Amino acid sequence: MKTVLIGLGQAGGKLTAALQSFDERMGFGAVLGAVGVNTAKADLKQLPFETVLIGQDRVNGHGVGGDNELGAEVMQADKTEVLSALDGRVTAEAESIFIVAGLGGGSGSGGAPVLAKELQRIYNIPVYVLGILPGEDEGAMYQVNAGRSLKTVARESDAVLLVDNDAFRSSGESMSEGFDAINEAIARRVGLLLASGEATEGVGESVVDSSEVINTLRAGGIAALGYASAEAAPKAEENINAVMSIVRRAVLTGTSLPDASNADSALVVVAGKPDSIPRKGVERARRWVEEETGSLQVRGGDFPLESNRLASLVLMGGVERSDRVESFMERAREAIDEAKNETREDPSEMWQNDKIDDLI
Ligand SMILES: Nc1nc2c(ncn2[C@@H]2O[C@H](COP(=O)(O)OP(=O)(O)OP(=O)(O)O)[C@@H](O)[C@H]2O)c(=O)[nH]1
Repeated sequence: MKTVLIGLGQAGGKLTAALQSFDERMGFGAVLGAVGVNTAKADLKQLPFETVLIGQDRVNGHGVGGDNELGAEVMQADKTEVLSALDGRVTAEAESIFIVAGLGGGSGSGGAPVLAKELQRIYNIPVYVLGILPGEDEGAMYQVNAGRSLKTVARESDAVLLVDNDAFRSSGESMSEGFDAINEAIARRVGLLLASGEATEGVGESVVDSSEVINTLRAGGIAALGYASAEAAPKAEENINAVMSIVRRAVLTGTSLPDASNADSALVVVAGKPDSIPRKGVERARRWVEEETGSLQVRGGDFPLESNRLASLVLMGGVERSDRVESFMERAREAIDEAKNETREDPSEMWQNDKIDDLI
């Protein structure tokens, strides 16, 4: 799926750079172009693509300090500059636009819903958000920001592909120590998904097409992406169990959003050398995903790739009723209550909202 990426905020910019670099290293050509947008000048300097500094008149290039209402306001005020940077990048070839943002901060979290709404109005290709949920141990402000932003981007975009920082964290590492590794892991998964519809070798009926990614996300709302890989035996019939096992692992332990396997739709992609992918295995795994997700709309297909391994990607659409999303929204609501209690002793402007309101 040929895509233009827009990295908003610090996390969005870094993850976009990782995605673009993965696509280039693998020679996929699914990423057509990338733009970075932020209120903090210093964060933009490190990005290897065109950047747009917004909100200069309000924060003078120093970031919005986690205030996502301000993040939304400055995006609204400066959206024309962001849109002109995209002009010429969103060509006729583009099949989707991905806004990439950390939902816990201020610039990305506030800017994403505003920009998604604007892009939806202008372009007639899907506008997706690749949103990063804050880890459980990040402070109340991050949880509240993410709750409000998530609720709003889910409405304003075609779908939100959600990744939970906690799902990628290695034990013993602090969140910030692990960011580069986390970004690499996310870039691999999302990069393979984008490239899976781009395959040109061995094109046949079973090869997955970009339209299947779009159809899986068509129901809107929140989506999650699972991934797992294993060593491949040379012959397809020797890999039936391996395919079942990597598809199971992708859903049960390798997902971007743990405990989110209740889905409206799903796409099972098996990547590897065409001769090593067993039809029977893919079909069996597809049926298992139907049972596991409770969805009757489970598509399946191959992604021909020169590799001695087999990898599975499972894209699940409409996972918002899953335990994980429920528990995150509960965490955001609790953070708001805690903040309200604190506010009684120490009134602070930061916590004016008494429930998870829409951001815009
Ligand atoms: N996966 C990942 N998450 C990150 C990274 N950097 C920050 N985060 C997460 O993103 C959230 C903070 O968002 P940032 O992108 O730093 O904030 P911002 O959008 O730049 O907004 P302000 O700093 O408030 O102007 C937190 O939940 C962090 O855990 C990163 O490189 N990778």
